[in-house]
Amino acid sequence: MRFVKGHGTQNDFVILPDRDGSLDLHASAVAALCDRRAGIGADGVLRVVPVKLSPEAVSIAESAREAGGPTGAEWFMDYRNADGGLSEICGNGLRVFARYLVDAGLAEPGEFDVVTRAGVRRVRLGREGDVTVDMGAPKVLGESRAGLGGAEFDGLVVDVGNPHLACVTGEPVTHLDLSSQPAFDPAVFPHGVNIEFLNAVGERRVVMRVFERGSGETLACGSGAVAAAVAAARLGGDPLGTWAVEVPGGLLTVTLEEHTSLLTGPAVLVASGDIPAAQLT
Ligand SMILES: N[C@@H](CCC[C@H](N)C(=O)O)C(=O)O
Repeated sequence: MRFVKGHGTQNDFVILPDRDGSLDLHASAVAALCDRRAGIGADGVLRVVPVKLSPEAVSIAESAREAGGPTGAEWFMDYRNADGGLSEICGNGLRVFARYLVDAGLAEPGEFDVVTRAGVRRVRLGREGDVTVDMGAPKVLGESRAGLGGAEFDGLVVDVGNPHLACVTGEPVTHLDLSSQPAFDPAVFPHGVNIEFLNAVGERRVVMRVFERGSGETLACGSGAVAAAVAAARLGGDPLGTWAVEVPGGLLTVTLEEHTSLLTGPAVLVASGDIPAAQLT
C-alpha cells in the first residue's frame, strides 16, 4: 500500500490513502507503522477515506447536516494516535490531511470541508504555504490538576473536540521532563487527556509543550495550541483575539472568535513509499 509522510510543525503523520475504503486498520498495525525504530515513525496515522465509503463518516456528516451545518464534505480523516487508539480530532493532522488532498489532486485549493470524529471542519489553503483549519468552538468545562516531577499544576479543562488540560505554569516550560505520562484525575478524564504546559512570553504569545494522549510528548499539538490560547486568553481577561503559540516544532497561530477558533500553521509532505501488505495486518 502507498503511504505519504508529512508533518505540521513537526507533529508527524503517516498518511494512508484508502480510496476504496477497504483498509481494515488495526491498532497493532498503526502502532507498528508509528514505531520510530521498527516502523516508519510518526505521532499518528491519517487514513484518507471517502465519506461515502465509511458508515462512521456518513453518520457524522448526517448529524452535522441535521444540525444545520455544512453539507458536501467528501473526505473523512480517520485519525489514530501512535498507540493505535482513536481520537476525535487532530489539528495539525487536519492541516497535513488537507495539504495531502490538494497535492494529490483530490481537492482544489481554496476552502473545503473534512469529516472528523469531532464533526465537520473547514480547511483553507493555497497550492502551497500555510493551512488554516476551523477547529470549532472550544468549550471550557472547568478546572483540574496535572502532576509532574513531584509538582502540581492547575489547569483549565478544555474540550476542542478532544480532551485537554491546559496548565499555565507562570515559569519556563523548557526544563520540564515530559518523558513519562503526567498524572491527571481519571474521574475528570475517563478517556485520557492531552496535557499542555504553557508560559506567557509576551503580548498574546505563549510557549507550550504537550504530552499527548496516545502519543507521548510531541513537538506540536494543534488542538492543544487552541486549548493553550483559551487558557492564556482567560487569564489575560480577553477571551477573543489572535495568539502566537511557540511549540518545539515551530510556530502556530490561533485566533479565538466568538463562535469558533482558527488554527494556522505549516503542513509539509516529506516522503512517500510502499508498505508491504503484511505490515498492515
Ligand atoms: N496532535 C494532535 C492531537 C492528536 C490527538 C490527541 N493525541 C488525542 O488523543 O486527542 C493535534 O494537532 O491536535
